Amino acid sequence: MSSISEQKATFTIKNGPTFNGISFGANKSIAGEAVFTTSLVGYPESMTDPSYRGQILVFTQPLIGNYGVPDINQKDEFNLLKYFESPHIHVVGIVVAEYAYEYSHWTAVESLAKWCQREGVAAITGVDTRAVVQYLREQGSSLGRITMANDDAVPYVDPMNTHLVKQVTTQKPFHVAATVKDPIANIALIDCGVKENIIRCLVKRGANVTVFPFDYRIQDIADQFDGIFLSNGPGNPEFCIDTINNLKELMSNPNLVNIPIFGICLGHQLLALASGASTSKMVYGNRAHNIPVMDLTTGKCYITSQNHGYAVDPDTLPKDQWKPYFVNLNDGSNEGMIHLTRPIFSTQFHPEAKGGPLDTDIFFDKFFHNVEEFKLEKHSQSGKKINAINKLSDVSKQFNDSLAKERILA
Ligand SMILES: NC(=O)CC[C@H](N)C(=O)O
Repeated sequence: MSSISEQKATFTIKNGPTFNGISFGANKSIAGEAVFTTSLVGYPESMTDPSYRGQILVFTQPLIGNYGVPDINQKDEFNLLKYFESPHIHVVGIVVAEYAYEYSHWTAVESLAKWCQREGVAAITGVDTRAVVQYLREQGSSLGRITMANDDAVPYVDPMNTHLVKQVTTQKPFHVAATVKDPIANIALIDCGVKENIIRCLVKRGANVTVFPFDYRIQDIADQFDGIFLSNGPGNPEFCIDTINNLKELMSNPNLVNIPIFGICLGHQLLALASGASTSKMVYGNRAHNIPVMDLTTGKCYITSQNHGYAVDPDTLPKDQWKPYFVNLNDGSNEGMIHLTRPIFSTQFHPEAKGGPLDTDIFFDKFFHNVEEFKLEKHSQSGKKINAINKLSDVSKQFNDSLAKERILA
């Protein structure tokens, strides 16, 4: 259990109200973009999701911290972090109504307060988060800061003016190997700030995953792979101009027209920009674990996990090639796109969840269905035995063997 000294702090929204509270995290003033999530659980996952880089996260769930924080050193059978979405906290601060000073859970090894202090993340409790959300819903996502009583206020900063993906992408490629004897596919993943559970959703289906930095010229090596995955990530998608240009080249290469591509969240936005569509900032975004979306091709509805501040404008999708795939049933915003003839699709929501409902995990299966079809087609063209096309070429194997086995941080 944690014992902390009570230090007064304030949470202020730029050109807006100030809320008084008590600090329970790092003893330092911070500034960032204030956003809110209505998720009820999953603070360790959300806080380590690189998509939240530079943001001050306001939890509407009133009691936060009651199940503590698990052990960062615990890995799963794929060498992925068992309980976190990346090795460090990416939010700059958190705002809660009531911090639970007592925690209890079988996986907990420390308190939320200790974790925030260790990671240099500000945290404030005693804030009327209902009032904060009412304000942010009217004014839209706003700049904010948490100021410690014994520290100077820091200037407001807008993280959305920064190339945040550069800060969170792996610095060099790394490889996560499938644990099955005969891996079913080799997937190239473009890392714009990938969550561990996305990699897990790919390797647990039996695929080898090679993870590349966001600006890696994937078009030059795509023919070595059976599918391309575009990850989630922080900030304004328009900053990722290198990724967008690489995708443009990839999709216009006549030899790669059938390669399956799947993008999630920022990956969806980058695919849209590479296809000639546009994105824009939403008023306050969607951050929740219970957002209803409808599949426009089947009429089926799903409850989804989301965390984004930008959205694709579906009217700008080139209609001769793409159509909107899903729509948000709360606000009508775009939730995905699908190519009319190629095995390419993307979702604005997070099918890997963590936290959140698992309803849309099936879209990873859809991706692997596309991968399987692609391999069968390659097989029929090459005349090779089907299990021979699952094998990596010696060059690819050597390449993978030479890589690190986990992300390389900046
Ligand atoms: N989770 C994500 O990938 C977020 C995408 C993008 N940074 C946004 O806020 O819209």
